Amino acid sequence: MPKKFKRVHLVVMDSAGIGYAPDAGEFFNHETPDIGANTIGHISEKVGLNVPNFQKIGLGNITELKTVAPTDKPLGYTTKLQEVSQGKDTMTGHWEIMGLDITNPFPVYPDGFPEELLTKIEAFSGRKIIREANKPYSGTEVIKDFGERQLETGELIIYTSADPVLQIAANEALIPLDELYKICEYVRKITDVGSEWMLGRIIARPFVGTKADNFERTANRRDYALAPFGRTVMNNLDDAGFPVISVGKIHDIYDGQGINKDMGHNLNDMDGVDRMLKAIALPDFKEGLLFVNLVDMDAKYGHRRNPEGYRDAIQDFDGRLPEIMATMDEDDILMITADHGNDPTFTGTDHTREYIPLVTFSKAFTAPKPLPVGHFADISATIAENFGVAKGDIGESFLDALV
Ligand SMILES: O=P(O)(O)O[C@H]1O[C@H](CO)[C@@H](O)[C@H]1O
Ligand SMILES: [Mn+2]
Ligand SMILES: [Mn+2]
Repeated sequence: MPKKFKRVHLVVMDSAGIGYAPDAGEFFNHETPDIGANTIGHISEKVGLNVPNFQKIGLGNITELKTVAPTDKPLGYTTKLQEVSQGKDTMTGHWEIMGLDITNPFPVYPDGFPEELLTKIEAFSGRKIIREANKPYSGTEVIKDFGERQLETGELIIYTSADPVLQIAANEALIPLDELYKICEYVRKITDVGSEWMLGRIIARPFVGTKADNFERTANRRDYALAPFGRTVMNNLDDAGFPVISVGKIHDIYDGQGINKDMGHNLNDMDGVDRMLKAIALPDFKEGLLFVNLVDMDAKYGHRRNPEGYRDAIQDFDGRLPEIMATMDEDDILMITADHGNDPTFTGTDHTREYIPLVTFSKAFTAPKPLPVGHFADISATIAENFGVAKGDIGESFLDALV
């Protein structure tokens, strides 16, 4: 069968959930279960969301949104998808989208990292670690609280969150990026699968500034994830010789597995869209997968519980949709989705267990309409069927419905 779509452009708006999932009661923000969370819904309801392009494609057909009306003649197929994996972090969400079922959640460290691990990092780096920061912390608060001490003593700021992450904050003026990345790579090595303290992700969190009120994190963040626990549809596409192109954090999240071209890290979400447009225009990208992550919505606004900032970030992306759609070929498909929720109006500062939206667009669509509710991995099952490669461990293709 000929390929239905020559190219798939898949965009993850990091954390843009669309309503709490049926199992939200099993996931928490501090003591509060995630029941009631709705990232896009609450942004629309509480601070207004003006997204004319998303509206025309059919975002308002997925669920009731106060400021995004449903449309009778949507330009695209839309639905929402449920997660089956036991986790609401970025890696779990992305890996499941590509066909994996993560049944054992990655270990988290609500009381901070064990002394033995910290001592090893100190021995490798030759730097002390600030023990008071070693707990779940907001990344902007932790540098406010300990950034000045770091400038005086040269100590490392190591902290975690509700997610399976070990984050190292370091002032670029004091601890050069190279040094920070080397420390992260070392921590990655000693916390790999099978080690005593398996860690989902090590994150380098460089920042600049001279005192508590002017510290600012930079775009030199790097994520060192574990390799996916199994083969994803990206591996299958790569093995079959299709281009698999990544933009932004995607390469880090899959540890490069199944990716054969990387467009680099984003300076911000709009820079991510620029990189995406550059990739769409690559002369040798004739068929295959382009996979983009836009992380600002999550990192800059969701975790910071900043609904206005989050709204503006979605609106900015909405403003770029006409450009993206115009650049697409006749037989390309655009799929826009998320990896978990992070309701900026919810209690706490962590992700929220939510459905993710799926908004699709192709010039080739003849009868777009809402689709039945599905699961995260249906995205990769559809992509796999389209290109005639094996799907992942889970997922049901909805390719037939796209006419
Ligand atoms: O508070 P910051 O440093 O932004 O950390 C956030 O970013 C991490 C990775 O996405 C999450 O685990 C969350 O804690
Ligand atoms: Mn995420
Ligand atoms: Mn996050």
